[in-house]
Amino acid sequence: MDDEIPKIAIAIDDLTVAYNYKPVLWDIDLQIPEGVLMAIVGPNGAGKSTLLKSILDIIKPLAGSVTVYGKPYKKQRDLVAYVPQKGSVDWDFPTTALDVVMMGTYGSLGWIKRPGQKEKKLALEALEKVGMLPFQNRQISQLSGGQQQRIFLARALVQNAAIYFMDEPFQGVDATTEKAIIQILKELRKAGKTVIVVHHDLQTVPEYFDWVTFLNVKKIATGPVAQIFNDDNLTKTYGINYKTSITEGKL
Ligand SMILES: Nc1ncnc2c1ncn2[C@@H]1O[C@H](COP(=O)(O)OP(=O)(O)OP(=O)(O)O)[C@@H](O)[C@H]1O
Repeated sequence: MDDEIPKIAIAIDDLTVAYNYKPVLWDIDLQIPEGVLMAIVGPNGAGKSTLLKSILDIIKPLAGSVTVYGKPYKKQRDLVAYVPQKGSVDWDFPTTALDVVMMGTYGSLGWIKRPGQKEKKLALEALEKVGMLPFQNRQISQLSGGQQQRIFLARALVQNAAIYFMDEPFQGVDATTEKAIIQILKELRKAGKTVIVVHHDLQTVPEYFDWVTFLNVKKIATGPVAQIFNDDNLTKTYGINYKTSITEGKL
């Protein structure tokens, strides 16, 4: 075992975010080490999506700062891929599954160049990885919710980012798709990527993730699942007594 201190992929300092002056994230300090597969858990309205949006500069904080590998997000955009929450995407525009995945390559091309054979090959490989190759020419609006989710994952894969953010990637997908997605997330981690996932199913946290952050407006706890995924932190986060719930399979 080496004692090397891991690099910090994301550093959040004293972050406070408010909508209409009502704070929804309060004084968050959070350091996410490079190479973790991390779940962000907390009840509805805890601020999980808001935290992702703050890191990605989609929402301006009231106070505090976020850095990505030591620099502001706008300087590190190319290092980051984001799979938004399914319901937040307008799927009605006329474009094929393959086109959507190809869009993931635009960042590395710059403004002038159009995607060519190399990008198409990458996109097809990613489609194959998520099991969607047969649907490459299908209009995106004519895919099921779980299939659309796979397409968005494929688009993130071709970005070849260092850090992946996913907002509830398992929402509304069947068990097979869920297993396929988690397999890909584990492969990304194995390749040294940092993967950060908003997740609701507490039951699967120990199986899927190696790192977890408990959030409920404030940061309750963060660290290795083996150390901090326990009744005490679950109770503090969800306000219910979780004793024995995990072992009894009630979550
Ligand atoms: N655009 C907005 N304007 C005003 N309030 C908002 C806005 N977006 C979110 N909120 C509020 O901010 C709080 C945090 O919302 P957020 O979506 O970050 O929570 P979440 O933990 O991701 O919830 P969920 O598990 O339900 O997806 C909630 O109380 C929500 O109602």
